Amino acid sequence: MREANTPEQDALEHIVACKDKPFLEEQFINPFKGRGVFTNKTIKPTTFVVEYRGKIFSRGIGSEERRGDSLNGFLFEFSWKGERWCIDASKEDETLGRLVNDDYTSPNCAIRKIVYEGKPHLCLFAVKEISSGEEITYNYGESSYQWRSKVGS
Ligand SMILES: C[S@@+](CC[C@H](N)C(=O)[O-])C[C@H]1O[C@@H](n2cnc3c(N)ncnc32)[C@H](O)[C@@H]1O
Repeated sequence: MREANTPEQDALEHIVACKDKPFLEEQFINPFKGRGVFTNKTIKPTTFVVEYRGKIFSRGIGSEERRGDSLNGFLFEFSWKGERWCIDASKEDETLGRLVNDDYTSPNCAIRKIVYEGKPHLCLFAVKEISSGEEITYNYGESSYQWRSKVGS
């Protein structure tokens, strides 16, 4: 019998196949928040959920890790192996990771880097059980994003 994949193996398979999970769907939330990603199935903690896909490029030496809010919020900057990197997910390519919104108080996913062919891939893993119908979220990191000061966002 085939052994169950670990969440990391599952992430790798989805990286290679460039596919999102079938139980995830895009939904329009409101004009302020725009679109978001929702699950139509309960997700167990530690499960690989979705990859933040885009064009990756190096920005040179540095250590700061933050979620860029330029290009309409589709730039993700991070550090890896002592260098700064950036994933530009501004292209509307129908992938879902780029549509996951920020929740800095009670996110249900966290980002981890999974390395494939020598490059880091930003993958979201569930940090708690996520009920069917819930929005997928993660903490974009320390920053004074304007929506965080708006009640109920
Ligand atoms: C990576 S995009 C996420 C998808 C975006 N909601 C959309 O419809 O294209 C990041 C942008 O989404 C919006 N956003 C993310 N989290 C939010 C939140 N908690 N409340 C309001 N807007 C949010 C901000 O405009 C941010 O720049």
